[in-house]
Amino acid sequence: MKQPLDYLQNFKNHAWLIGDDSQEFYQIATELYFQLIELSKKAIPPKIILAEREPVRFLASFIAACAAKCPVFLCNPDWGKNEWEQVFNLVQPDIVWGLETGDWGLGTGNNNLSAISNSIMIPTGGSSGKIKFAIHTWETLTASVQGFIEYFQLNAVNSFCVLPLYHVSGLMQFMRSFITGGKLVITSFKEIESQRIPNINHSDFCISLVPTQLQKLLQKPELTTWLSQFETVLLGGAPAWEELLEKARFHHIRLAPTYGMTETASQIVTLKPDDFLNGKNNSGQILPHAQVTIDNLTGNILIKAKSLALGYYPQLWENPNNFLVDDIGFLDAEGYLHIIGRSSNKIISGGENIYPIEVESAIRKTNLIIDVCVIGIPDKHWGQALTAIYIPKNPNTSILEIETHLKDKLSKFKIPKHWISLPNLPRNAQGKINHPELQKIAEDFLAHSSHNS
Ligand SMILES: O=C(O)CCC(=O)c1ccccc1C(=O)O
Repeated sequence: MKQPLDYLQNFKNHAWLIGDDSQEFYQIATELYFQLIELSKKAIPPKIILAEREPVRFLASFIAACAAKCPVFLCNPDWGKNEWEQVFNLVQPDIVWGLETGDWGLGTGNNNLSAISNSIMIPTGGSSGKIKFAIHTWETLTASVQGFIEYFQLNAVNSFCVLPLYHVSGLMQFMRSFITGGKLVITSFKEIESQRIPNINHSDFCISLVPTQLQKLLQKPELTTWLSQFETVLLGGAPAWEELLEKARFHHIRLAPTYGMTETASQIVTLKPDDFLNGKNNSGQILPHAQVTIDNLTGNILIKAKSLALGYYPQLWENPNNFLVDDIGFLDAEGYLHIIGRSSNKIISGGENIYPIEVESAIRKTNLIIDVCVIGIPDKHWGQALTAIYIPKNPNTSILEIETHLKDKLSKFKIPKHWISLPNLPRNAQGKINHPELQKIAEDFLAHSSHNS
């Protein structure tokens, strides 16, 4: 397998960063690489916290760390005090790149991960405030890229990145370009929204978006036209809703809804754009580097993949070949994966099983709401009472009106018992709901409302 340093040499005179300085990338990466090699001669390779804000510095530091086989932890510079405390306690880094404050109590030397010298730790689970790091390696990330190019039959991947580089969704866009010798544009979603757009041939590029970003782009005609020029628009990070998919299809967006997670180094199942435009509404087929099976008893999805993480830092998984996920789904006769819902979000109300996704999608289709999330609230009578927390389009819309729309669409037990109207739902930048927070908001609200049934 080609190593990070081999790629770096090939890239010496290659202008692969569009709008950024490829030469600067090369210089920073080599300089840091030699520094790390010197440090590693004295002791075991130092553990690095990487929180650079500037994209070229971030990527050059990342490659230097990988090439010098130093454990590297990708971090969000905007984490709050609470997150940073967790991360510093867990990691006890030797080097911190990108944070201004110096007093972190560095260099404790308890390097408990020396067994996997070239490990790459990618953060996950930030939506509820508790940060975990999935342990990846150059090999697992490369396997993900290999699977991607085989599935899409590409030689070189050109990526247009508006997602954070410390997150698996942004990092893998870089990896696809870096490993295949493709081009990379790095910009921010804000720049795109204000229509400061680089001059490239968009039909050569893949862009990755999360559903809330797609929704924003489809609200503006100029940005919708812009998006329709891309060869592939990968969509992932959170479940998309049917109305959004319909709208994208209507505008001929070459969408590729994906299924994957930090632990699998991004997508392992993807619907190809032609299938999407032909009306398919599922997660697509399995990429060649992965295997997906369904647990007969529970319906849970079971994953084997060459791109699978080895554990959560600092613990390696006992059975690294089998990753059981919280999602429930099935594979159809043609091998397309259909996700039904999250098993931990399953609500049991009056003895009936309810998956929130089905109820949420029916509520979205009424066109009376902007956003919605359905949860279960502990209830003496029902066990769990189905509760919809929603943002109304019009503050005067009554609950009765929404319920009337739902009557012939959903079985009676799937109609929420409680409705809570809020100005905002607690979603993170990826669009994922912070469930513990929402649960608390809903329970507090119902405890204090006099007219709850
Ligand atoms: O959020 C996650 O857990 C993974 C999401 C992810 O990687 C992704 C997010 C948006 C668009 C494309 C992708 C992808 O799988 O490549």
